[in-house]
Amino acid sequence: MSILCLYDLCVNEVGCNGVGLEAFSVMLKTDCFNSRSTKWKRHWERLKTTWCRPSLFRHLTITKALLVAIILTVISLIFLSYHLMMLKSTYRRPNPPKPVVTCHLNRLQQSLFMPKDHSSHASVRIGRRVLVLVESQYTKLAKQIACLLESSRFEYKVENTGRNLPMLTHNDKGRFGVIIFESLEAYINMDHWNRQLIDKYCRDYSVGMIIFVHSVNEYAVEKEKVPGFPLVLRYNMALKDYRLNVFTDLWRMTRPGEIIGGDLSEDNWTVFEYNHSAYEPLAYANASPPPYVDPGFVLDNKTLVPVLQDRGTFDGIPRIFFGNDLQFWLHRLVLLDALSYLSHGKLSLSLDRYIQIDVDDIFVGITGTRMVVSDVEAMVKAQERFRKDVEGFHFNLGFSGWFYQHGNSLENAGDEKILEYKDKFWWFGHMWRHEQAHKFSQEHLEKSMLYNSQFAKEHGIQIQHQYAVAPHHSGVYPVHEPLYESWKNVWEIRVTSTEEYPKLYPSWRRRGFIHKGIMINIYMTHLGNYGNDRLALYTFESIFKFIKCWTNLKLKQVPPLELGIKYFEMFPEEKDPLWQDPCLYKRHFMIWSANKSCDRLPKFLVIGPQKTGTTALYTFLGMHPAILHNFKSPDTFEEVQFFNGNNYYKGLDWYMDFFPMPENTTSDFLFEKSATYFDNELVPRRVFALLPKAKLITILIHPAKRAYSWYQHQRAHGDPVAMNYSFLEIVKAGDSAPRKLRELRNRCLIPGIYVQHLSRWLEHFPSRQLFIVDGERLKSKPIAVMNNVQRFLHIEPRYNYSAQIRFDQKKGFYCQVMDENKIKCLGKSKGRQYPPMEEEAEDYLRSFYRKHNIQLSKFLNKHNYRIPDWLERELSS
Ligand SMILES: Nc1ncnc2c1ncn2[C@@H]1O[C@H](COP(=O)(O)OS(=O)(=O)O)[C@@H](OP(=O)(O)O)[C@H]1O
Repeated sequence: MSILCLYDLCVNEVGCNGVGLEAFSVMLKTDCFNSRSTKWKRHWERLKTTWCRPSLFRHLTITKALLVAIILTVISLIFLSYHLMMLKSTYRRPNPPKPVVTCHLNRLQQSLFMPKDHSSHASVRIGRRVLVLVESQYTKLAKQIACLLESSRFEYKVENTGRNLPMLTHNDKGRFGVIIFESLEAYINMDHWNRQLIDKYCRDYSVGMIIFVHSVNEYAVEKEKVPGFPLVLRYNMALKDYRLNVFTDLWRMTRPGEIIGGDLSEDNWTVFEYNHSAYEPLAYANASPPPYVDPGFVLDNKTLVPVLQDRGTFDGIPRIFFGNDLQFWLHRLVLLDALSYLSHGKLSLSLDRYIQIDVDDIFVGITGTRMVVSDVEAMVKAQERFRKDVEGFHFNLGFSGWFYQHGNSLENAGDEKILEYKDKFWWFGHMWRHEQAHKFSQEHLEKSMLYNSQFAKEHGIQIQHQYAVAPHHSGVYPVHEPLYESWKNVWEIRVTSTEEYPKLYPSWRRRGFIHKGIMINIYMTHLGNYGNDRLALYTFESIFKFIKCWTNLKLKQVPPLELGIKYFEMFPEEKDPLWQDPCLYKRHFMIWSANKSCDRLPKFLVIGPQKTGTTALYTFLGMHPAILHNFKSPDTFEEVQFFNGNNYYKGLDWYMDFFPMPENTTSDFLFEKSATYFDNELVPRRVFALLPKAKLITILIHPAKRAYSWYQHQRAHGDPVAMNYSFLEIVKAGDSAPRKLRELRNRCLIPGIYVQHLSRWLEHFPSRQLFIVDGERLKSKPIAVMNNVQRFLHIEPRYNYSAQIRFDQKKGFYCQVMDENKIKCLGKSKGRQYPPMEEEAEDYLRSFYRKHNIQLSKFLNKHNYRIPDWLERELSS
């Protein structure tokens, strides 16, 4: 009431300004003060005489006017939004679009064109990889080719035609199943040596070429002969009525027999004319008048050939020429069949395709966008139609029960309708209130899921596929461990999906992974496209029809759990996750718990190898006030050993828990050392994915000494093989030796092939991020080494090690100065006492490592590293 009175008072002030004071006074009295005491009336009179003085009028009028305007605006906004809502709920949407794709061939005619099987014995000699030779990696076509190969999960290598060719063979096997040339010009103009090499490779290993032919830019050049081939190119053609040649053996995934009627979108097609029996058309088209024609232009009414096959009878190399790029959609299908055909089936994809359509967020959504009864009925009918193309098809519905009956009356009826038809669909659990998982504790998440479970029970919804989806994909990737635990505890979830791994874009690079026994797949759409505009129904129906007309693909559906299992059977290489720093990608950061911080990740790593002095370096680094090391792991000799072995599967949270939160995130340096990282094949890629900016430090000593120290280490730990065999017996063990002995030999010798491991690290990291410590100098001149390490790490101010490290006669090594009278050396497992290496073993190892050491010195020179003293001595002896 008091607020109302104040408003009235303000209105009265406007009145004071001469717009009818009397009328407003009356209103005020009636509305606000009528029932009040005379005390109030007297007060009012006083106010009126003071406030309505002419000098005050001008000043107060603006304030009053503003207030009135605000009040009126608020009232009209409320009024408008109410009416808009009402309008929206009664608004009839225009009729949704109907798919227009229609096949020209009936089922019987279609059955005449059965998919060809390209597999033959020739595929045994080639790899499942494609070599793509381009003039530049950045052209549109080069990217389109890469995108198609990546989405098909074909391995490929892109090389510039100007450069040397990569190794084409390995162990008498061709490494590449098909060679793609991004342009005919690049092939024809290749330098003589490379051209000979590639042609010979194709003949020797029965490998085919795919060549794209581009029209020349000058319109004056209409025709051109291909040098060395009985082939003529006609440039810059406009085409219409594109159709495939039904009488070739190429069509596997592509179904011929249809026609793309009318003009094709581009007018720069190249068509092929030939005079040799090696050639066979793969597609036909007719000429269409170009947009600008000269007077006297006569349209060629011959049948033209925009895709041509060279069966290889001309010069022994099968080829397929494309007269346009992959912008034309049908060429993508043709390219996949060309890959299959030319690789003798090595690069073929299965014709069985599994589909799952999740309709996420059932019952969720703001009023006006939710499903009404007719939407639900349309969905049921669409599902029945889809079953004609996809055996046993079901929409997979994810629900958040709290939102049930939270729409307007029509939408609430829609909610009821869905439940009436509940048994027609598959269902999966979502969050009760559509919560973003990363914001909540396990306790909250479990409660939310239990509410949803309860809702399902009360409404008879069957949830049986051990599948769930997280709202906004939150918590799936980047991983929020409580979500995974809650899923397992409440729903026994074993499979989920996200489009965030490894990143949202580009979409063709999205992949799955397995974490803590839950399989993560990729597919997902949203309710809005069913409830509101029905775009999804239209899209999927069009896709299904299109697939039926133009391909031999068989669409199938299996329950989500089965699909998850199938997915990882098809792509086993995807099982292992590749953790990335969530702070490096905005979208990931948004769906990562606010309690976590990327400042708890190391800025540098000491990567090993084992027995080179890594513990001494770790200890000296830890003395620096600005350097913080990991908490020691009780399980793996104090090292974290995250990037190798099974710890990696424990996830990012597990790793970050090994680090303290730095007090100053810019000047403090977190680090860890795990000597096992250096020679593990998986580690460089994993480290780069998570810590692309990290600096790396490795230590190299003579590999023979390293091997011997490692052998002594194994003996000290009671390794039974090391206890039973001498060092010489181990290093000289042949391939017929017992398996355990061979395994120990490998673990002993392989880390010392330094060049192999360093090359792997530099495949991922730039050399400026890797520092190589000479391990002999670390022993003899640790103060100088530590100064260099500080310089490499850019740590300021420098720590003065000269007063902090001192040589200890008894230990025979440098140790940490604790105070004037006390020093602390490394434990007895570092700097062990053992007899010198036998001369025979030393000679054997020096010759074993010789060629690797030569390569190492070349590698170090190439990357501008200093050659360690021990290597220089070794190579000059
Ligand atoms: N200051 C200092 N104190 C003690 N030991 C030192 C030092 N500097 C280098 N070294 C050499 O380090 C060798 C052990 O290497 P690592 O620490 O890398 O071993 S491990 O892989 O972590 O087990 C160890 O090997 P062994 O002599 O065979 O025991 C030492 O030679």
